[in-house]
Amino acid sequence: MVTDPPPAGGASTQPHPYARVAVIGGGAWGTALAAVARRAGREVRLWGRDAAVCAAIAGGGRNDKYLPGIALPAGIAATDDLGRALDGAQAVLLVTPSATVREMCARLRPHLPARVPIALCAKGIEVHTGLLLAQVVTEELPGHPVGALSGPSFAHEAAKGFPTAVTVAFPFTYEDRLKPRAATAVRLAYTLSSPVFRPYISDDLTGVEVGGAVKNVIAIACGMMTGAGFAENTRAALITRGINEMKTLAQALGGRRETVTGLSGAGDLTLTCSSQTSRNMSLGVQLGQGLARAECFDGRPVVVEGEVNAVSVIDLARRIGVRMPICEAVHAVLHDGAPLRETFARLWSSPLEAEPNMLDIYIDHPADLSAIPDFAGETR
Ligand SMILES: NC(=O)c1ccc[n+]([C@@H]2O[C@H](COP(=O)([O-])OP(=O)(O)OC[C@H]3O[C@@H](n4cnc5c(N)ncnc54)[C@H](O)[C@@H]3O)[C@@H](O)[C@H]2O)c1
Ligand SMILES: O=P(O)(O)OC[C@H](O)CO
Repeated sequence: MVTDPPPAGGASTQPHPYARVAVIGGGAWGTALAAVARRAGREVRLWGRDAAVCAAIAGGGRNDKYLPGIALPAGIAATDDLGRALDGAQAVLLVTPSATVREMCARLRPHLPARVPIALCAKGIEVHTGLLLAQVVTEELPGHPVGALSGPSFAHEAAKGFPTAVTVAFPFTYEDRLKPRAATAVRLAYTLSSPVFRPYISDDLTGVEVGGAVKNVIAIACGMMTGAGFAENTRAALITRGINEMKTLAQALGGRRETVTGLSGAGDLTLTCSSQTSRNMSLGVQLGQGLARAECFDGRPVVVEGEVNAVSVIDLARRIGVRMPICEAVHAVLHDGAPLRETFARLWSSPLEAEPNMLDIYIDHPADLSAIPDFAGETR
C-alpha cells in the first residue's frame, strides 16, 4: 500500500502537473485526449501527419475527419511538425495505432526532451515479438519513463466532455512509493484530470496493457455472435470468460489478476462489447452477418486493433502455454478462414470445467453442433 502523509507547514499537497503535454496522433483518440488535456488547463501541442487535419484543429477547433461535428476546446496547437510538437514537452501521449508504435519511436527520438515520460494510449501487443507496447517503447527510447493510459473511453464521448474514467499506469520505483505525489503515474493522472475526466492510478503496467489488447479481440467475438443472431446470454458468457482469459494472460506475464477487474480490463471490455460504436464489436457484427471483410465499413479503411491483436495475443499465448479459447476462435475465423458459427458453437461443446481458482478438472461434453439452432434472421 502506498501512502504519503501531507507535508507539514501548510505546503500544497497537490502533485505538480506536467504543464505542457504533447499528443502524438491526430486521429479520433489523439484529438480527444488533446481536448481532455486542454480542458484540464494544460498547454497542448497535437501532432498529426495530415496537415489539413492539423490546420482545421488549430484554425477552427474541429477535426471533422475523425470527430465529425464536435467543437474542441480552444487553444489546441496542432501541427504536422514533430519537432514543434515536442519542443519543451513535459509529458508525451503516444496515440497512433499499435502497429505504428515502433516506427513512431524512431521518428520521435531526435526531438524528445530528455527523460520526458511517455504514455502509450494505443492498445495492443506487437506482432512477431510478443512485446507489450510499453516494452517496445522502452526498447526504442531508453531513458524515458514509459507507461500507459487505458480504459473505457470512446473518443467522441471524451472529446465532448462526457464523464469518463481511465487508468494511468507506470511502474513505481522505491522512491515513488516513499513520495507517491511525485510519481509519474500520479502526476500524469493529475495533469489530465478535470471534473469530467477521472484517471485512476496503477503501478501494474502489464495488467493494464494486457486488458487493452485482449478486450479488442473479445469484442470482435461478441460482435460475431451478435451478428450471427445469438443473444444476450451468449454475450454475457463471452464477456465473463473473456475476463478470465485476460486474467490468465496478465498473470502469466507478471501482471496482477485484480488489475483486470479494473477500468482497463473489465471496464473497457464492458464498454466495447456493449455497443456497435466500437469498431471491434462492429467488425464482428458485420462478419457475423455474413459480410466479407472487404465489404465491412462500406469498404472504408478503419482502425480495428483486434484484428492485429488476435494474431499477437494468440501467438504470445501459445508460446507461453496460456489457454485462450475465445481469442483462438476469433483468430481462427479472422485469419485461418474457419467457419464462424461452427467455430463458436464448438466453444459450447468444449469440456466442462470449473470456475477460476476452484478445481482443476475437464469433463468431456458431447459435441453436437447441429443442436445449436440457427437464430439468424429471427426477430427477438
Ligand atoms: N477511438 C477511440 O475511441 C479510442 C479510445 C481509446 C483508445 N484508442 C486507441 O487509440 C489508438 C488510435 O486509434 P484512433 O481511434 O485514434 O484511430 P484513428 O483511425 O481515429 O486515427 C489513427 C491516426 O493514426 C494516424 N496514423 C496511421 N498510421 C500512421 C503511421 N504509420 N504513422 C503516423 N500516424 C499514423 C492516422 O493519420 C490517424 O491520425 C488505437 O490503438 C485505439 O485502440 C482509441
Ligand atoms: O472502437 P474500438 O473498438 O477501437 O474501441 C475504442 C476504445 O478502445 C474503447 O475504450
